[in-house]
Amino acid sequence: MTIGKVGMYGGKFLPFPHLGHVYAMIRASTMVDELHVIVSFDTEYEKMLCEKGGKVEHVDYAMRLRWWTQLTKDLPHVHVHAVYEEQTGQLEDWVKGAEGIQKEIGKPIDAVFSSEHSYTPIFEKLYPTAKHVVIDSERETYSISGTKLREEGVMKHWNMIPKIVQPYFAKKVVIVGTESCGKSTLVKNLANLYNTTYVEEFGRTYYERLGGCEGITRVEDYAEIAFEHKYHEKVQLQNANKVMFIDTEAVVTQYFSQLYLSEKQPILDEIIKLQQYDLWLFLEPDVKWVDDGTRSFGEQEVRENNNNLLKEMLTQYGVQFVTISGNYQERLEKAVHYVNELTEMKGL
Ligand SMILES: NC(=O)c1ccc[n+]([C@@H]2O[C@H](COP(=O)([O-])OP(=O)(O)OC[C@H]3O[C@@H](n4cnc5c(N)ncnc54)[C@H](O)[C@@H]3O)[C@@H](O)[C@H]2O)c1
Repeated sequence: MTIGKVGMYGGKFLPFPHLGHVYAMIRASTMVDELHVIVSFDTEYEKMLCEKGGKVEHVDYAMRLRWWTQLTKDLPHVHVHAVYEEQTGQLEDWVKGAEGIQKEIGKPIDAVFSSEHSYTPIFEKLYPTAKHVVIDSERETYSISGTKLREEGVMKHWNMIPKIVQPYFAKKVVIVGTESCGKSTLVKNLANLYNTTYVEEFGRTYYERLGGCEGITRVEDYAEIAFEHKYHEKVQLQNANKVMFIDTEAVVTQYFSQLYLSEKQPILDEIIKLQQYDLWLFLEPDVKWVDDGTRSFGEQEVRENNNNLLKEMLTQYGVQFVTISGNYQERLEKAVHYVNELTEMKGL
């Protein structure tokens, strides 16, 4: 059914365009020759709404515009715009907002789409040439709203978040520790338990490819290791299910530079400043040392000194971590406890 040539679908889409919005946009896009998606913004008002909801931090309108751009990139007849629309609670806001939207679109609007029957009288006045088309007013397809997301948080409604938006909200848990402290196994176990993605320690792969690391590490290795590790984080984050587990990061890479070359790499310092994780788990080396062929620091005294060095470095870089020790069962239980707290999950 074609309603007209030019359609408009607007909203705050706060904190982000959820699947109900995407559904409405796609339905609307099939009914007009060109559809204009308008991200209406008033940052002060939005911050107040997010604070009131209490569960999701405010997301800049530029980010929402970016998400809409991504969501519509394969629909050449759908155009995305951001329009400032002041919200003081007065009817005058609607009038000014509609003027801004019409100016931005720059041609007569034939159809205005929303999911609110209550908007019909006002839209008839604001857009006299347009028909108001109401899509799924009962939210039957996707039972979600921006208010619910702001009040209940994203974790509870993860499956209402578009795939392209999910990485923004996925929690990043990094697991650090010295050699043979059970990191790689814990990372993989956690990823399987939480049915999500993980990132392996790239430095390890790097030296496995070379056939070893003892006596052959070079200054230039460290930047490459850190960059490739970050690249894998970005890739794996795209498919993370609420949380992603990461084995090692740039402070640990810096620690290895200190151990092998007795120097720090300035580039790693820059990466350390930029990286952001939601939870740091530090594994104490109180499980048996296993020589897997790429490891160098096996004696107990050396292990303890290295452990102290890594802890000191993390503290110097301002990292707040929680320590995990004990046997493998205790380690897993402690890690699950912290991850559940972070992701608001129960029952694992
Ligand atoms: N200027 C003002 O004071 C003012 C106030 C409210 C609305 N408006 C206008 O009304 C339009 C909509 O704004 P809004 O604040 O309602 O935006 P919103 O971000 O809350 O919602 C955007 C649209 O998605 C629909 N929707 C929400 N959940 C849905 C779901 N689960 N399934 C399907 N659809 C769903 C809403 O009904 C709305 O049509 C905008 O064009 C805006 O300019 C203006």
